[in-house]
Amino acid sequence: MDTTVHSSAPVDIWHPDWNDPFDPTAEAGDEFAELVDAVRAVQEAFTRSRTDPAAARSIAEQLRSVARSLGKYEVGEDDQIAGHRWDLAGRGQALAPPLHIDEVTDTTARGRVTVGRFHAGRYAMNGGVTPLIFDEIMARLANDSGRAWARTAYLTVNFRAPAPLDVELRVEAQYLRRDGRKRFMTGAMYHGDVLVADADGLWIELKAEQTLNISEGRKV
Ligand SMILES: CCCCCCCCCC(=O)SCCNC(=O)CCNC(=O)[C@H](O)C(C)(C)COP(=O)(O)OP(=O)(O)OC[C@H]1O[C@@H](n2cnc3c(N)ncnc32)[C@H](O)[C@@H]1OP(=O)(O)O
Repeated sequence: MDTTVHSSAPVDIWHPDWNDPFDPTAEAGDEFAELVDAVRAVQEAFTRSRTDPAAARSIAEQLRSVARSLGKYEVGEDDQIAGHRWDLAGRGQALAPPLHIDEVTDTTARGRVTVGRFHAGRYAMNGGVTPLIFDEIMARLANDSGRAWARTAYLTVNFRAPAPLDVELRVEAQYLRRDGRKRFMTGAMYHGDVLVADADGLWIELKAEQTLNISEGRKV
């Protein structure tokens, strides 16, 4: 069975003004996209599998070998490609649901996402995955159009209907209003005409001293 359920064409949207020193144009090749697709395929195939002990041991060793191969290319967080490829679904972050953001305007964003069993709860999208999708599209909108960097303060998700697997879902976000440093956003996810989830969230514009790489205690 072909378990590469997440592949689809990259879209031509990336964002250079999110305090991101990474230059995605330098990494615009298809090879990294193929690597992310391969990692996603492993995640999906693993989730769908029921291995016997010998197979589990053997495949674990092969995957450790892959991890050692990738380890030779380890770089700092600002220089890694995963999470910085704005043109790819889920920014090339293999854990992230592969959300394709098709359009971002001053006040709206829309995209689409298809998840497989890797992101499933039971026969439907896992309830923790839905907020990941909303956070991604709503944060992208909150931080778009040259706005100063803002982080999520809260994100409330209402689950209206089970979100099916292996079919494309539409995701929308709207920038409602601004109040000082606060940016209020809403989101909605649809399967066809059925609303499967909606969200409201608050993003707060960071003060200069808050734009730190907190892991390393330095300014980004
Ligand atoms: C390479 C670049 C990539 C960039 C990607 C960025 C997007 C990523 C989106 C994310 O997912 S961020 C990760 C998840 N979020 C966080 O980790 C944020 C953790 N929280 C914080 O860092 C601080 O709480 C935060 C910066 C959000 C706010 O702290 P502040 O000290 O600046 O807020 P302050 O206490 O001054 O409050 C400012 C206003 O917001 C209000 N406020 C703050 N938190 C609130 C809350 N949770 N609910 C409601 N209101 C809130 C607060 O009442 C106040 O309202 P007023 O101005 O009307 O007085």
